[in-house]
Amino acid sequence: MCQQAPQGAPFATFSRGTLIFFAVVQVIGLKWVLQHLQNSGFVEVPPWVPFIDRSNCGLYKPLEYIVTSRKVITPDGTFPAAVHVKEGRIVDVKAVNGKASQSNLTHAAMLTFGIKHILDYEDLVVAPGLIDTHVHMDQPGRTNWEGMETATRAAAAGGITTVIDMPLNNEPTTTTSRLVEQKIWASWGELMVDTGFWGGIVPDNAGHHNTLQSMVDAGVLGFKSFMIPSGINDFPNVGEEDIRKALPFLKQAGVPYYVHAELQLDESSPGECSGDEADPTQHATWLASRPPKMEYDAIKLLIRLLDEDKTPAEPGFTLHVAHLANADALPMIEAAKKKGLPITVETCTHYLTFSAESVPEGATWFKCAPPLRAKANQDKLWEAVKAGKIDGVASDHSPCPPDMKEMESGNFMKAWGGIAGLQYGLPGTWNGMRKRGMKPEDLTRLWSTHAAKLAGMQHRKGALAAGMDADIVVWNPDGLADTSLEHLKQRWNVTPYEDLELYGQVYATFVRGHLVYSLADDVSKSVCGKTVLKQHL
Ligand SMILES: NC(=O)N[C@H]1NC(=O)NC1=O
Ligand SMILES: [Zn+2]
Ligand SMILES: [Zn+2]
Repeated sequence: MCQQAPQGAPFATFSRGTLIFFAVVQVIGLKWVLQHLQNSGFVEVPPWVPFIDRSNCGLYKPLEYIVTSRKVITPDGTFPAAVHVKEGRIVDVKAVNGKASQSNLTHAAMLTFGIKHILDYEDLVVAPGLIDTHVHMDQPGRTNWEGMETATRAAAAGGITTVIDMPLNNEPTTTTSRLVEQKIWASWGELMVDTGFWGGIVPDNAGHHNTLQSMVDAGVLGFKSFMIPSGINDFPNVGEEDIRKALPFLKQAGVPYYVHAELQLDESSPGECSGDEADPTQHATWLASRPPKMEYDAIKLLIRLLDEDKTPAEPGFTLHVAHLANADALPMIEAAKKKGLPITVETCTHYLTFSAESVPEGATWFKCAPPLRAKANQDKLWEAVKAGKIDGVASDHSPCPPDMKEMESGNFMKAWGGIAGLQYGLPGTWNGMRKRGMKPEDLTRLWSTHAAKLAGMQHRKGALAAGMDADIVVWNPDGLADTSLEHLKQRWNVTPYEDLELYGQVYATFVRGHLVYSLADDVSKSVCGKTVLKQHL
């Protein structure tokens, strides 16, 4: 027999204690939501709402202060200067007397601005925060691989003030406006640094310009495609025809096209061409399965398609070659640039830090695609970086759980392809620069100036100048980065940078004026990052 539901008195089943408990939970929840709104700058919570902390989010509370040092990197050069920060923006950057002693530098800043909160970083470099345009945060859907919270904490500790998230390996992948919205929702309350999103172009949407436009309207900063299987089933690679269909849209919309440029050489799938007998615990086996020609052929095809498409390109469009490993493709890219084609190229920290020869047997945490190549190739990449022939550097941070890295078997052919190194972009790049006589300004050019332009945020981010977001990194070119696992913020303790001796020590990271990381106090407990959507720029 069924029992009739009791009529009337709907609250009779709850005790007074339960009701009070729910009320308290709701108030705490509401406060949490309002505090996040206040911190992220989305909404100014009215002054009459109680219990909301209206000081700066993060480790330093004043809303107006000065950051000063003898080495402030500005668009007009590097000199002793004071950066005036107010409510998340840079009000002004002014030169102060560099020959002065430390107390005089503080004093000079105080006199110049008449502000009492001064953070004097003496001889440390004060530079625009780094922008990592190539990060796989894997959320929603694969938070077990990484996650927005852990990834953006790693970014904060690494001096990175903005990350741009790839449209894969989250599940589902970001290929419609609804899925862009899903990404944005997933980021709520998770971001320690500012975050933008790339959308995905796959065969299904490449020719549907309305879909692509709706994704831009939802906030993506540009698009990403693979020319070879991505390892993620719902993110299939595009072919020549798909690229042809997408290019006119991308050019007219004035947004970048980020391409994983490797092309399969024949009908066999990647990984099968090295022969079954080859030892899968050797990196050489993986390397042999992804020869440099795969990159060369893909880039050659991209340049041809770019040349053939006659749609005029709006400012902001560039065909951006992701993670170049093969230095021999650079002359071709240079020739295309000379011809006036809108093409740019990035390499990654790991190609500049590690070479194929240095990968130990079974060390699958060094596996990435394209693979780490020979030392001689790395030297050429460095020459190109030094000569300004590589536009930018990014991490291509692409972690996964340790079991997928085949840590036990050491099988390179089965392991997930992707290196986790978001936290080490600054030291990984600077260490090699320092050896080669390059300057901190070169790091800023590659990691901030170019990156901001690529993502279309050059009017908001990427430079220390009046009116810009106060995204600042303070770092020591002669200090060693902490590469211990204890200091690692990403989800899993798997990275080839572990315990590596690398110069480039991050002292402090400010995101829109919020001190989100300091060497002394580590990453802030409060969540201060916000989304950077196309419509905000
Ligand atoms: N799906 C994915 O993250 N792939 C990345 N990993 C890697 O090593 N190269 C890539 O393109
Ligand atoms: Zn890629
Ligand atoms: Zn990638």
